[in-house]
Amino acid sequence: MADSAETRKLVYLVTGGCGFLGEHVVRMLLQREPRLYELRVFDLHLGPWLEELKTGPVQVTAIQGDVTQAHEVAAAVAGAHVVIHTAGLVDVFGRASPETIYEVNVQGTKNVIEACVQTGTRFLVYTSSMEVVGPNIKGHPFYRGNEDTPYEAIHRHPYPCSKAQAERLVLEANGRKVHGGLSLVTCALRPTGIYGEGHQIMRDFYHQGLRLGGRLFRAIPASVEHSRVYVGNVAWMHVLVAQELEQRAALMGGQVYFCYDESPYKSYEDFNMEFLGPCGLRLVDTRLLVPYWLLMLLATLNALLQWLLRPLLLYAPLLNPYTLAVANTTFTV
Ligand SMILES: NC(=O)c1ccc[n+]([C@@H]2O[C@H](COP(=O)([O-])OP(=O)(O)OC[C@H]3O[C@@H](n4cnc5c(N)ncnc54)[C@H](O)[C@@H]3O)[C@@H](O)[C@H]2O)c1
Ligand SMILES: CC(C)[C@@H](O)CC[C@@H](C)[C@H]1CC[C@H]2[C@@H]3[C@H](O)C=C4C[C@@H](O)CC[C@]4(C)[C@H]3CC[C@]12C
Repeated sequence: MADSAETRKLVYLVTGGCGFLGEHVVRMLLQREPRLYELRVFDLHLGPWLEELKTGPVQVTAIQGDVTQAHEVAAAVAGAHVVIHTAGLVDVFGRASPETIYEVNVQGTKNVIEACVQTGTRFLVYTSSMEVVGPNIKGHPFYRGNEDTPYEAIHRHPYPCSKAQAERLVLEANGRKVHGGLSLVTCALRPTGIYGEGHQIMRDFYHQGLRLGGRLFRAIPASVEHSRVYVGNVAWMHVLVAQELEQRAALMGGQVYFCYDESPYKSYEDFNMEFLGPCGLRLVDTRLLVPYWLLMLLATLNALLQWLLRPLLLYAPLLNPYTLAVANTTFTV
C-alpha cells in the first residue's frame, strides 16, 4: 500500500513491547501495518533499541510503565485503536512469588481491560499460552490437539493458573460497552513454546552446555513431543489478528487460537539441539544413568535448595519438579 499520510491513522499499544515476543511484535507492526500512525511501546523495562525505531514515518512512543498500576495503563491506552497485551511474568523457575505472578498477569490484564472500557479502545489482542490448557497436573498428554479438543485443564502452578485467569477475563470482556457506546472486541492467542532470536531459555541452555564442557544431558525421552513456534510467526499472528478483528468481530471476538507454525514436533531438548548442535554442543543420553525417579529427586532437591537459599540468594535452575513434569509430557497442537 502506498505510504501516504492519509492512510496512517491507527494508534497501536503493545504492552510488554520490549520483551522477547513483544519486540518482534513491535518490529512486525512497523513492517506490516501500513495504517500505523503511532506505535506505543509500554514496558517496565524499556530497551535501548527503541531509539533506532524513531527515525521512520511512524511515531514510536516509548512508555516506561507498570501494568499493575491502573492509572499508568489508562494513560497509555487512552486514544489507542488497538491494544496488543503481551506483558507478563513468565516464570516457571520460582524467581517471583505467586503473588507477584498473579499481580502482573491477572491484575495487570484486568487493568488493561478496564482501561480499554474507560477510554473507548475497542480492540484487544491478548497473548495467552498453551499452558492455559496443559500439560495438566495429572501429566495427561495433549497429542495433535486443537481449540476444541476435550482436555482436563487442571493446574496448581502460579504461572498457568494466572494465564488461565487472565485469558478468561479477556474472553469474557468481549462485547462489553466501551466509552462512546461501541463494543469491546477481544481475542486471545495461545502460543506453544516460542523460540527464536532473543529467547532467554535457549541462551540459558547454551551457557549451561558451555559450563558442562560442551555437553547437555538428556533428561527427557526423544519420544516426548512438544509443539514449538517461531517468534516471528507468533508476532505475525498477533498482527494478523489485530488487523482482522474489526472486520471479523462476530467471528473472532471472544475467541482463542493456538499459535503453531508446523515447526518440527520434537522433545524440548531435541528441538533445542537443532540450534545448539551447530553452536558446538552435544546432547549426551544419560537416561540409563539417571532414571526418571532420580531426575525427580534432583528436581525436588533443587526446589528445596531454592527455598533454603531464598533469604540469601536466588537459586533458580532449569530443572525443578514443574519444568520436569512439563518437559516430560507430550503437548502438540
Ligand atoms: N516465551 C514463550 O515460550 C511463551 C509461550 C506462550 C506465551 N507466552 C506469553 O507471551 C508473553 C511474552 O512472553 P515473553 O516470552 O516475551 O516474556 P518476556 O519476559 O521476554 O517479556 C515480557 C515483557 O513484559 C514486561 N513486563 C513484565 N512485567 C511487567 C509489568 N508489571 N508492567 C509492564 N511490563 C511488564 C517485561 O519487562 C518484558 O519485557 C507473556 O504473556 C507470556 O505468558 C510466552
Ligand atoms: C532440565 C530438563 C528437564 C529440561 O528438559 C527442562 C526444559 C524446561 C525448562 C522447558 C520444557 C517445556 C518448557 C515450557 C513450554 O515450552 C511452554 C511454556 C509456556 C510459555 O507460556 C512460557 C514458557 C513455558 C512454560 C516453557 C518454559 C520452559 C520449559 C518448562
